[in-house]
Amino acid sequence: QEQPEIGSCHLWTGAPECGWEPNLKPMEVFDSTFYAYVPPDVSTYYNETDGTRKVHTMKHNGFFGKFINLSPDPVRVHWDGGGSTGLMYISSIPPFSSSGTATYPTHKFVVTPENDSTTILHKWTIQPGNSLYYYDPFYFDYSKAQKALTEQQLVLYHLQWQNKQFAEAYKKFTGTDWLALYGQKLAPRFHQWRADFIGQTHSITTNQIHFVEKPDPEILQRGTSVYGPRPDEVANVRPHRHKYPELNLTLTALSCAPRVFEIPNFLSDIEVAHILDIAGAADMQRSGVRANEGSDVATSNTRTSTNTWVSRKTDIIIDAIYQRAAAVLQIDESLLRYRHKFEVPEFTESRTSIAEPLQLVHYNPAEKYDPHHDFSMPGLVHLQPSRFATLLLYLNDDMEGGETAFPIWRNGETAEPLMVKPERGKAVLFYSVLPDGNFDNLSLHEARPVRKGEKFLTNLWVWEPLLDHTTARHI
Ligand SMILES: O=C(O)CCC(=O)C(=O)O
Ligand SMILES: [Fe+2]
Repeated sequence: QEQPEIGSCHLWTGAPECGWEPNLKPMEVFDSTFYAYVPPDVSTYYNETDGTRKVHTMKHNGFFGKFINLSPDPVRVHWDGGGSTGLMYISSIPPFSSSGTATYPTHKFVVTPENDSTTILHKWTIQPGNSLYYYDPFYFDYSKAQKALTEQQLVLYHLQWQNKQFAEAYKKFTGTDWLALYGQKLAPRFHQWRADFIGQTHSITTNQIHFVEKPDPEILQRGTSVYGPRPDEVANVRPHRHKYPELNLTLTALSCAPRVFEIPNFLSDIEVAHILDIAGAADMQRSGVRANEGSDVATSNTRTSTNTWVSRKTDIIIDAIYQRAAAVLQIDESLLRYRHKFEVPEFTESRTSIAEPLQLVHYNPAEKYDPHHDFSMPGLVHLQPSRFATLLLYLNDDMEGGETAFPIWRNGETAEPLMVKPERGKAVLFYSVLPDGNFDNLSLHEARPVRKGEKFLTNLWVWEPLLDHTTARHI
């Protein structure tokens, strides 16, 4: 198959035209063709012939549990710890919507009405190999639902009903649970780097050259806005950057499923020091977690770090980091800020960004983030916005522990997690979305507890298809 030129498919127009995802296979469903991602034989991850290797069963048995509420009333999901632990609130689910969390076989959950946590409507026990859990007060009896629901409610009921049927066909075809929403959730529009085999590399050249000395903060902050920095201000700080005209970066695949890449030398020492200065000056708050797009950020003992947020418009160095990240992702940098209408006419919402502010995270000894996914369940809105890619930027390496682990990577060599060691200036890129638009359960990852010293890390999250105005953060 012919490889398209880099950049020529940076906005996803569908796999058949782009011709760059050989594992998207036509699946006939609801009288149309859906291109479903079918994982290849694991031997190909090692450049070996099919059948040479077997998929290892991982020691870690956690995975994503998706909870779907098919009732016209909002409900709550609680984890049932049993005995003295009792019920622990997980999430609220609006009518005909869903939420989810990383979970384990044998875990028990209960569903209650939103405003009455003592009436148990339904119970689930998590089964190995099944991510999908439904609460349907009509027991999938369509005629019952028809009688009880308004016309508008029935449209949403039908949407989830159809999604369930799609999920069954998808699982048969691919062997994977469908975690997204058929028909609403578009396939990724953005470039995704191929990870055909472990060790595969990709080279990137960017004009976002490293800063090698720190400019005067006053000059650094001058002229930046939500529309990016002014060209004359960027030219002013050019003497503080390396002399070479371009920066070359290399992505190396650490894992094929999920797709994980490391990018050494993404940040210069000065850039790392600059982010740490900002972190030192910032008021770090206890980190939060969330179960679905609409839910409030809650604190949880599964995530014990503190963090703060830094927007792209802070100064020219932070802006350069975003532009370099855009180059690494092969996404137009203007999508990572507000943009003028002429810049990317396909995206009509110009006052939105598909990137979140940088999240600076600090871990003290024993602090960690247990296995989780970076995607959450989108609400029932057009285009189904969701997190697409995560870029982790490591700011130090003088700690023990603190690795980023991928405990259920699909591989043919070990039952142990893929462990990524923090290295100052290194970036790690991974995708939360598969090439067919499904969420990637295998993108489960954790921050291992810091054993000694402290750890500083930055998350840069990029969404797809586009943050719409109902979910966009102010930048
Ligand atoms: O600290 C790490 O290594 C990963 C952090 C992470 O996964 C997150 O904050 O979502
Ligand atoms: Fe994460």
